[in-house]
Order: sequence, then C-alpha cells, then structure tokens
Amino acid sequence: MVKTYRHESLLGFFKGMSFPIVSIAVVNSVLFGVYSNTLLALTATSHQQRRAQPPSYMHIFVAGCTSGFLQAYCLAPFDLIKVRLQNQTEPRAKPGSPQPRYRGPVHCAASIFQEEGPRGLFRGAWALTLRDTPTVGIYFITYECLCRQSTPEGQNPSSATVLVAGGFAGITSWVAATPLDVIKARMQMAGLKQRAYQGVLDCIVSSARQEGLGVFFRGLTINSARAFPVNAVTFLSYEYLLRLWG
Ligand SMILES: CN(C)C(=N)NCCC[C@H](N)C(=O)O
Repeated sequence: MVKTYRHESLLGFFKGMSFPIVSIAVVNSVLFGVYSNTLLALTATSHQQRRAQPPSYMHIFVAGCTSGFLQAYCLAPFDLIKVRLQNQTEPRAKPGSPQPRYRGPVHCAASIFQEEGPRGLFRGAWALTLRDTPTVGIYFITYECLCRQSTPEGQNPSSATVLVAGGFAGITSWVAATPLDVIKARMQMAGLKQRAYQGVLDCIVSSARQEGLGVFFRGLTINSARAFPVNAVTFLSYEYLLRLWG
C-alpha cells in the first residue's frame, strides 16, 4: 500500500476500476438471478416462500455452484482487463517515464482483441470457473446457514443478520477461493512478459515448485478484509430489493 501510494499516488488504488463498476452490476445480476431461479426450478418455491419452506442445503449448494459456473463466463473478460490494468505499475504519466501498455479499459480490451483475438479476452476463464463454481456454492450455503441460525422460524432475517451473514459468506468463500485466485491472476498475466503456461495444472505445479505452497495464499488477508463489507452490502441490497419488488 505504501509503495503504491508513493509510486502512483492515491489514484494508484483505483486502477482498473471503471470497468468493474459497470461489469459487477451485470455479473451480480447473473449471479443472484441464476441462483434464485435455479432454486425456484429445484424447489418450486419463490424467494418469499423460502422463509416458510426453507430449501435443503444440497439444493442451495447446487444452485450456488450453477450460478458460480455461469457468472464466471460473464465475469472473465472484465476480470482480465481489471487484472491487466491493476498490474501496470508505471507511475502516472510523467514526462520521460515508460508509458503504461494500456491507456484504459477500452484500449486494453481492443489491444487484447487485436493481439490475441476474441479468445484472448477469455484468458484465465477456465481457472476463474474452477475458482468460482465451488466457492459460490460455499458463499450461498454460509449465508443461508448463518441467517437461519439467527432468525426465528418462518421470519425474514433482520438487516443486522443479513449484513453479518453476508460478510462472513464473503470471507468464507474468499478463503476457499484464494488459491485458485492466485493461479487465475497468473494465467491472466501470462503471455504478457513471462512464458504462457500450458494450462491451469502447469501453472499450479510450477508456482508451487518455484515459490512453495505459501504462494496459494498470497492476498488472502486483503481478499478477506474487502470481502466482508462488499458482501454484507451486496446481500442487504439483494434482500431489500427483492422484498421491495418481490
Ligand atoms: C469467492 N467468490 C468468487 C465469490 N464469493 N463470488 C461471489 C461474489 C463475490 C463478490 N462479488 C465479491 O467481489 O466479493
């Protein structure tokens, strides 16, 4: 954080943000939409009825994994652009300093498309899918379990319960996701400077060989620290919007 601030000023912390702001709305719509509609298909109960007839944890896990799998493909191109922009560490445009490779998210998308074709925008998508499918299942199971434990039978959880359950759902799922999150980011950065990997397994094995097993927990603290507030607010918005419109 100190180096980023010194080297790139406060703006360095908001690198690559314009795209996730736009994309996270689309990705969350797919994430929560697929989750809720898969649960509807599995249990024939709508969001409102679920308090009275709570779905089984197996159904919640299956619905969560289904939504994790489908949202990963929507997320992949946006996530690639975010990672490429965040990993540009050249200082802000100073005369004489090397210019960053990408001028912004649109230029980044166009450059990847030109240099690597449309498939280039899905670099790391397989690692992202492996990361998100099981962990989004864990995400929703943790949320539903914590909500049920703190809410009387058949009632809606309070705002405080939703915030705490959502926050811990975020932390739990990101602890499980961090190892593949590290691999995903390496796959996305590969082919830029260092050699591209032969696949996810090659990336896992060579990363472990060169840097030891600790490499899979790089960024765990920061992932968990941000996951609590982000997902607390996400679930509160989800619950209230559905009650408003449900
Ligand atoms: C561990 N993973 C991948 C998840 N829990 N994904 C579900 C939503 C994550 C949320 N948009 C966030 O940025 O934390």
